This record gives sequence, structure tokens and C-alpha cells, in this order.
Amino acid sequence: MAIRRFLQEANPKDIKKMLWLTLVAGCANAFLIVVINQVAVLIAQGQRPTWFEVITFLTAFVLYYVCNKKALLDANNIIENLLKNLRINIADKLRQSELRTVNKVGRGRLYSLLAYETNHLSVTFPILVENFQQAVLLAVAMIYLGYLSLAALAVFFIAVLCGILIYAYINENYSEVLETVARQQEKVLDLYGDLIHGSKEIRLNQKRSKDIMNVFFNESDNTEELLTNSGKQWTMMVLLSAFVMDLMLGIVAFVFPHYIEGHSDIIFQLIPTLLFCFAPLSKMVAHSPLFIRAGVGLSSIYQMEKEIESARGVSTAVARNKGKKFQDFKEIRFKDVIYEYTDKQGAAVFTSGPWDLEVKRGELTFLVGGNGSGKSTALRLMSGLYNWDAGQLFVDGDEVTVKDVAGFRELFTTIFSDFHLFDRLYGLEHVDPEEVEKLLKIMDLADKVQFKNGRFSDTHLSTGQRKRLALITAILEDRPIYLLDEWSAEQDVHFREYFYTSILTDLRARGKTVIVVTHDERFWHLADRVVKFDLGQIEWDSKGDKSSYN
Ligand SMILES: Nc1ncnc2c1ncn2[C@@H]1O[C@H](COP(=O)(O)OP(=O)(O)OP(=O)(O)O)[C@@H](O)[C@H]1O
Repeated sequence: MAIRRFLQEANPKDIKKMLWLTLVAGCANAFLIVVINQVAVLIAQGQRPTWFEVITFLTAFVLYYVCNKKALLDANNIIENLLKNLRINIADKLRQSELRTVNKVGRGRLYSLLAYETNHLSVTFPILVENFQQAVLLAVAMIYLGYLSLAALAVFFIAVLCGILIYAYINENYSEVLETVARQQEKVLDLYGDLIHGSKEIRLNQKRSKDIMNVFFNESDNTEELLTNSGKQWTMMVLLSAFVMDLMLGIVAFVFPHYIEGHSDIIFQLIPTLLFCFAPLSKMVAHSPLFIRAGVGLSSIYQMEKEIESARGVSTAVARNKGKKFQDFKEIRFKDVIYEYTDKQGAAVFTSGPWDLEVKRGELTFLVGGNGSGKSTALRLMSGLYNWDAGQLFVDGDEVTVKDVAGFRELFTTIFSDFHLFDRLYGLEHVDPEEVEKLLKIMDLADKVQFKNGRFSDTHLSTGQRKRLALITAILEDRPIYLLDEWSAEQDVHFREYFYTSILTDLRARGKTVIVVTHDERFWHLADRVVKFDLGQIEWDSKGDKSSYN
């Protein structure tokens, strides 16, 4: 069971301590009620409670309060610590796993599992502790019930057994329903993503806005139906305990007097004791959907973790270490590279390759071609971000195996068209602030962005400005190979010119290997080499002979 697996990650000492505290609190609580019951009998017989009863009551009261509080606080600490570790663990695996798998897992599912499900667990776990207390309470109450009347205990057992059988019947499909609910909620989260990220497009097109809302209505209807169904099962469970309790009380009140000897003497104690037995029982039944829900959530988290784990690359330290041997490369060769994008059914929707390419150190290469010809895909494949389906990679004649690719990636700094701009220079601890200020000036951003305490003051810039800021980070990274995907597309005339005639040529002069995806035909002559892509393949490669495109 997922919850057990989850709890096994905790320090056993902490769990044991918390369970002992819970046990003591449960016993103290049960003792409290037994004392009250005894005192009620004394008062019914016209006597007064003695100091012994008063002190016993107060001791049980203090013990219950202190132990219960400590147990619940400990439970909270344990669960929050476990959840923190789970979040860190998944975040760590996410950053190290292969891009294709992360893309497949999907945003909605990731957000839903990491935010919603972990919060649900955080709320559920203290209730689990309370339930353990209720179980202790029930055990003590049953001993007391047996002491009062073995017949009542037997009937109680039979009634509870019937209840358990009906509960199992109701519960049969409950987990399944909850799993479907969780998947449905992921879909709705994805739609929320569309509503938030597509807010401009939606506001500018009422028909689109209405269509999205229609889809939202449909999905909301589905969610409502599923939740109503799960609510129905929950109601049945809650009603079940009330049903069993009323049945049991009816038997004791109406049937027992006819068959059980001396019943009238103990009826005043029997009825409250039975009620006392049913209180923890109904609480446990009422809470059980929360645990089923938490179990389903945890199973989904573990499933996602497994998917990410299976696509795990090597650790940062290993990647850096492996990367060292490639740092002084002279030539990289991609041979017969093939990569396929597939749809959900696994059918190929676009194939990049087979293509061959040799890249020399210090060379400035332009990748050109029509929209959708496969330039960006080729760039991702060259950087080792996508694991190709077939093909080979050689650095200075030596083949780079799959397990060395993470090290190979350490050669690259990239700005893809869907780049993410971090406000901090992560991975660049010892950067000179003056150097950053200088670059901000060169990129005409000094009046917009300051570099303070290791971070940029603002990243809410125009697309062109954001790309300039990304280029500053790339320059500071100072890696041997630069991959720039249509960097100049959003730049004004001045910066476009500056990019081709100054930035790129400077990078080349510094010995950097630069590969640029571009549609700016008028600057092609500045490249050492132009490679044209079409339908995922290399249509022509100028290799220094510019006549092919002149
Ligand atoms: N994640 C993806 N899943 C499925 N197909 C994809 C995916 N990304 C890209 N494609 C498809 O691969 C093909 C090549 O896309 P790519 O982005 O490499 O082209 P491109 O030459 O860079 O185009 P552009 O000049 O428009 O940026 C396109 O037909 C595109 O639809």
C-alpha cells in the first residue's frame, strides 16, 4: 500500500515515539470515559464520587491532553518532513531526467500531483494518527463492553462484521472512481493552463473564448459527475455506520430485556458504552475515504516518479566530470542521425534525418530552411537534449555513447525559441558584476535592468529584450558551443545588424563554435558555412563553398 511505503521513509524512532504517544493518549481517553461512566452509576445510586475518581479523572484528562497534543505535533512534523523530501526528490529527478519524458508527463499532471496531492497528504496524515487513537479507544471500549455484557459484545461483533462486509462491497469501486477523478482533475488543470497562458488570444477572439469555455463546461460536467459519484459512495459509507449503530441500539433496547438476565441493571451503562464504541467506529469510517484518496494520490505520485526515474540521466557531478574530456574538442561529427516525433498512439508525425553533419571548432554555421523543415529539432538533437532514435556521435573520432551524452551537453550554451529566462545567474557563482553591467550596456538594457545580489532586477521585458538578456547569460556562461535559435527574429534593425556583424563574429574570434538558426538571408555571407534543411533532412551544405546559395 502506497501510504505504508511512504511512511517507511520516516525515521522509525520518530514513528515509534509518535505511536506510543498516540497509544497512551487513546488509553487515557478511554479511561476518561470509563471513569465518567462509573461516576454516572454512583450518582444514579445516590452516592457522590470520591477523591479517587476525581484524581483518576484529572490524571487521565492531563495525560490525554499532553500526549495527544505531542502526538499530533509529531505527526505533523513527520509528514511535513516526508513531503519535503518527496518534493525535493521529484524536483531532483525532474531536472535530471530526459526532456522527452518530462514533456510526456505533461504540465497538468505534474502540477496536480506535486501541488494538490501533496497538500492533500499533509492534511490527511494527522487524521490517520487520530484514527489510530480511535482504534485504541474502540479496543478499550470493547473490553469494557465485554466486562458489562458478553452478549452485547457478541452482538456488537456481529453488527460490525456485517458493516465491514457492506463497507467492502461499497469500497470495491471507490479507489477506481477516485483514480478517474484524479485523471479528470489533471485535464481540468491543463485547461486552466490554457485559460491563463492563452489569456491574450482568448480576449482577442470571442469565438475562441467561447469554444474554450464550451470544452471547459464539458470537462466540468464530467468532473462534477465523477465527484458526485464518489460523494455518493462516501455518503453510503457514512450512513452505514449510523445504520449499524441504530440497529445495534435497537437490539439492546428491545430484544435484550426478553432474553438476557439482569439486563435491566446494566442497561444504563450498556447504552453509553455502546455509543462510546460506535463513536470511534463511525469516525474511522467517515475518515476512510480520505485515506483511500491519499493512497490513490500517493500511488500516482510514485508512478510518475517511476516514469521520470526510468528516464534519469547521470548526476550533475558525473556530467561535469565526463564533460571535461570534450572541452578541447576539434571536431564533432553526427552520423546518420534519426529522430521521430510521435503522437499519443505512437505513430510518427515528423522525422528528422537521417542526416550527417561535421562541426569544426571555431566555425560559424547557419542552419536555414522553411518553417517546419526541422532546424530547431536538429539543434536540440545536436545539443544532446533529445536522444536520437538512431545514429552516432563522434568527438574527435571517438564515439560518444548514450551514457556520455550528459557530459557532451556541458559543451553547449543555448537560446532556443522557447527559452526560459531565469532571473538569477544559476551556475555562475563567481561572475563579475562589472562585466554584467558592461554587457547590459552593450545590449542597451542598462536603463531597464540592474544586476544586484546575483540577480536581474526585472525580467518583464519585451521579447527582443528578453532575448538580449538571455544572450548576456549565454556569453557569461562562456561555453565552447553556442546554439542560437532565431535569436534575431524579434530584434530591431540596429540589433539585428549588431548581432550578425559584431556579436557572432566576436564569439567566433574567441574560438567559439556557433550554430545559428536563421531566416536572415542577407547575412548568410558572414557564416563559414550554411546548411539548408528540408523535410527534416539536409538539402544542401555549403561547406565553405558559398556558390550554392549565392
Ligand atoms: N514536440 C513535438 N511533437 C510533435 N511534433 C513536433 C514537435 N515539435 C516539433 N514538431 C514538428 O516537427 C517539425 C519540425 O519542427 P521544427 O521546430 O524543428 O522546425 P523548424 O525548421 O525549426 O521550424 P521554424 O522555422 O518554424 O521554427 C514540424 O513539423 C513540427 O510540427
